[in-house]
Amino acid sequence: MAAAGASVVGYDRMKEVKEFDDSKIGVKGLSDSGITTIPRFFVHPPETLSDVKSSSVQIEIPVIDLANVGSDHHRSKIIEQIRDAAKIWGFFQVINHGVQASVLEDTIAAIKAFHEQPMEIKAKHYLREEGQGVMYASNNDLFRAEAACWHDSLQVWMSPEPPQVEEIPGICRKEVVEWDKNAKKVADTVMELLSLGLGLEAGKFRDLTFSDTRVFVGHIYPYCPQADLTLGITPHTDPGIVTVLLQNQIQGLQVKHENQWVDVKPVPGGLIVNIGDFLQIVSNGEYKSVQHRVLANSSMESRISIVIFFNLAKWRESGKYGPLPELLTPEKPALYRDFTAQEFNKNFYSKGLDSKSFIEKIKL
Ligand SMILES: O=C(O)CCC(=O)C(=O)O
Ligand SMILES: [Fe+2]
Repeated sequence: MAAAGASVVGYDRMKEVKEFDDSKIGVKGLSDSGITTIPRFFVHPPETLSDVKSSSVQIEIPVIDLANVGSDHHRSKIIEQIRDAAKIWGFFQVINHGVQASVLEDTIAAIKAFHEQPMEIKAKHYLREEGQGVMYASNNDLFRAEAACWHDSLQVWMSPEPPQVEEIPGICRKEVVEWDKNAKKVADTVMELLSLGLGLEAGKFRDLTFSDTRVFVGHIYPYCPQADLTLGITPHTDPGIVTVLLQNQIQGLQVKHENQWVDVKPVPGGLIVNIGDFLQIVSNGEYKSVQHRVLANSSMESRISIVIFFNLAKWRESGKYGPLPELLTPEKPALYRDFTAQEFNKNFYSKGLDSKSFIEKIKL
């Protein structure tokens, strides 16, 4: 087996990474070129690769049916299911969420079409400035991570500064805007149910985000000729409140549960929701932000996933944040110290996705 790129003496990793980035071809371009060996900087260290495989356990993340969420009788049952899933798994799928199947299909098809365009067309959008507008690149942490992963992504910062609509690539413009609206509705409902699950006012978590700092990310995981030497996305937790994820039927996502990697089997029409670090902190550890990763894709059909991150928007006047006082009791004291937006953002943007979670740093 090839050694991890980072540790080979005399190998100028940075030079190769930069050449790849400058070429703007992404992993989709590498895959299409017919290579049979992946560049060394994609090879992950043996300790990561030792358990890179489909899960051997037969358990699955909870699937929650949101049909009839408006009726009192069903609602209390659904709140219980969502609360338990968020506490035990930090991940669940929702079905009957009210978004039409054709919208899901059109969104996936549009993102696939973006990534399948000729290199010269995509290259026009290729850049590495996160934080606003539109950014297409391979691996958002390419220069920070220890090893690169086998995916490319189109990021669109939907808010608080909405992109100029013309900035969004024409091939998926309508679908990105439409999906953002639909995913926001689902996230608002889920955040409401999550708030009620902890006995808080319905709008509590939604108000923390104002559903207002949203990043749309359309990933592609093309065929990888050496899928056992790399990953699609390295293990990480998401930083925000909740994430809503739409995927095609090609499997790859895995969730850490009781120290084992569990495959997330695509459910037709389902949407995946997961809890982010910030929600774990404000819920004082009641809800769990759980590690997840994506295996590199060994199937000839590309895996597509579309993620919207619902991040924190509103900071307390003090400029500090931490566990919600409503949730603290003498039996359940604060598990985390307060922190500032600057600390949170600095931690997230200064290192690779694989860096230690912010939660570890502020644990009391
Ligand atoms: O593609 C996936 O299934 C997961 C993507 C992900 O975890 C992320 O973008 O944070
Ligand atoms: Fe993630």
